[in-house]
Amino acid sequence: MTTKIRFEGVGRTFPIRGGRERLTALEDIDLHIAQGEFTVIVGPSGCGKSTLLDLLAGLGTPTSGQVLLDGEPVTGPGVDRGIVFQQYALLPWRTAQGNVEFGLEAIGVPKRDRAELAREYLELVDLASFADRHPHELSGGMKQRVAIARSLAYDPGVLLMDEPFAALDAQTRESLQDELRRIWQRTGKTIVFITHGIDEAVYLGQRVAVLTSRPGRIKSVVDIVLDRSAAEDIRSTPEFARYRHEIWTLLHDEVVRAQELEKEAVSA
Ligand SMILES: Nc1ncnc2c1ncn2[C@@H]1O[C@H](COP(=O)(O)OP(=O)(O)OP(=O)(O)O)[C@@H](O)[C@H]1O
Repeated sequence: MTTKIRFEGVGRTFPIRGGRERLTALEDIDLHIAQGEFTVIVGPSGCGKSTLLDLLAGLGTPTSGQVLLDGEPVTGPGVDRGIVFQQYALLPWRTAQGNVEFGLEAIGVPKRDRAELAREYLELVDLASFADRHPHELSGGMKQRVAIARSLAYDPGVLLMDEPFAALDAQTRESLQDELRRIWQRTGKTIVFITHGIDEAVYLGQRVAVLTSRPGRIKSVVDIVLDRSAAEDIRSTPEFARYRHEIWTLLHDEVVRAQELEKEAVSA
């Protein structure tokens, strides 16, 4: 498989205390992601997960090392990467269809093609019959489906997702997880997905990268191999529980360390 994304010795610091000091958010990140792979990133709060995704999205630049996409350094945002955030970020005055078309307008897709493409992607996320509804008429899960359709409509090779299901109730979250896996299998996108949920990570990921507490480094990368056809409820199988426990154990020490860091920061 060809390598799509490479983090090579990536570090990111931010100026703090009026620029007199710098906070190290990420340190020495080496991570290779293959074309079409589904990678999940987990780590304690504040360990730099969003920072890592921002670097890949081109919304920030590394202070050391480099981020390569198809062998080229990332220098800014681009339509080769779609992003889905926790908040839906839909335009309230536009319908579902209009929101999906919006991204296509921005890249200059002709009007007649926009409508057709938007319909196609609303169908992919099972929302064809809600195309003319406005965001306030849609549930949280539906809004996030529209956001996914919007990001996919301009056909980026890479889909970046920053806790996209965190604000949803458990049932909706599980159905969107299924939907996302189906979309991934159907489209072959390279997906990088951030979550706090260990179950979500094991369920979705082909690989789960666990970060240390700040400064975020790669603590471990766990390959998830599950026979998904073996059980109707894969989450209740012993294999699933084993992966869950493995990742929980990797995270546990880091979460304790992150909490200590937080206490130190508050009392400093
Ligand atoms: N623009 C910025 N300026 C200063 N510090 C920043 C900036 N962006 C992020 N940070 C700091 O960098 C660290 C990593 O932040 P980041 O949001 O990437 O973590 P995270 O793992 O995504 O957190 P969470 O799990 O809580 O969403 C945090 O300490 C954060 O306060």
